[in-house]
Amino acid sequence: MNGLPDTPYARFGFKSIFEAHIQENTALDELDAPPIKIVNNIDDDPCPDPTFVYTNKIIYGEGVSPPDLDALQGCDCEGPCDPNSKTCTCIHRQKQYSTNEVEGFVHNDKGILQSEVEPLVIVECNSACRCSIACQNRIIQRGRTVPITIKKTREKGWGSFARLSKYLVWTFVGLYAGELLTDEEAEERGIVYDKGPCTYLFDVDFYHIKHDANGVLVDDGKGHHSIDAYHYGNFTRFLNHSCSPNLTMHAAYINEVDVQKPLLVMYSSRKIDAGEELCFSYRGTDDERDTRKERERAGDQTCHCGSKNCRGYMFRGRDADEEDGE
Ligand SMILES: C[S@@+](CC[C@H](N)C(=O)[O-])C[C@H]1O[C@@H](n2cnc3c(N)ncnc32)[C@H](O)[C@@H]1O
Repeated sequence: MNGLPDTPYARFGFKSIFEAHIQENTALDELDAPPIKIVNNIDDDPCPDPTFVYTNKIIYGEGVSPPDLDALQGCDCEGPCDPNSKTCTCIHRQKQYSTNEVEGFVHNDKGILQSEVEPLVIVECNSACRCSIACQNRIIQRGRTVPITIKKTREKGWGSFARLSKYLVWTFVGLYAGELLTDEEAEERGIVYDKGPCTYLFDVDFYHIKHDANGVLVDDGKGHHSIDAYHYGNFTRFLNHSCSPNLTMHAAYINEVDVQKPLLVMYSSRKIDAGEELCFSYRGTDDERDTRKERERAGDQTCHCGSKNCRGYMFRGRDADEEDGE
């Protein structure tokens, strides 16, 4: 038994137990999801370090209040909401954030995004609405549907990969789950993580949070949050950076009325073939440099994304951006 003690991990194998842990913790919130598989063709690690709890949930950190469900406004639509409805309050809330390209809901009746605006703000029907889970405006909350393999890479640690089928463009892939932290707590944790090889901290830092509807900066630097997927998280914590990404991160509101606390949701930004690694840009897109990005680390980190237009680094500290005038 490889010299390992006679524990369930040794008897059944770390990999199977880790896969079972994932299945057990997600069975109720992604009913249509194919099981997550773990593969390592690189070295002897049976699975990623299992010292984190696999979950699709948001855990509210110290000083961060959970959603105020009493403040939620629900729609009164009978049956599934009609995207052409003139009275659905969820359509009105979505309209606040929509460009002219999107009428009604951002997902079409196949659950695919109707717009490539980046980053998008998505407002789904919530627990105060009368419509059922089958409503066209409840895609994210139905959970992952795409097959995922968590696989060891040669130069970037573990990564998440598309499995079996082709992914359509603009499809919901997953929610960046983890602990929702105050800015102060995230700063403290960031100092510790910067000393290690990896960080799982992401700033909740979108353009619509900092600007009003006319594009005027209204940010007072207070009340910002970060998501930390170090202790709690799902397969999205293994999404590596690419300079030619196939995923985009958008902001979504379901049972949350506080604009500072959207969910971070991952969508495909192009067609993705079976076996492709799923990646997004930690730097954000080129034309939204002042919006969200992975919490800046103390210095540059060499990028091994391998794409033709790789910039050579993943993210840089504020000083480097200022030097570039970015
Ligand atoms: C959010 S984690 C991604 C999952 C990580 N690979 C793991 O094994 O847990 C971010 C870390 O992954 C590594 N990473 C992600 N993208 C990379 C890239 N393009 N080149 C090199 N390392 C990368 C870096 O160590 C980075 O701090």
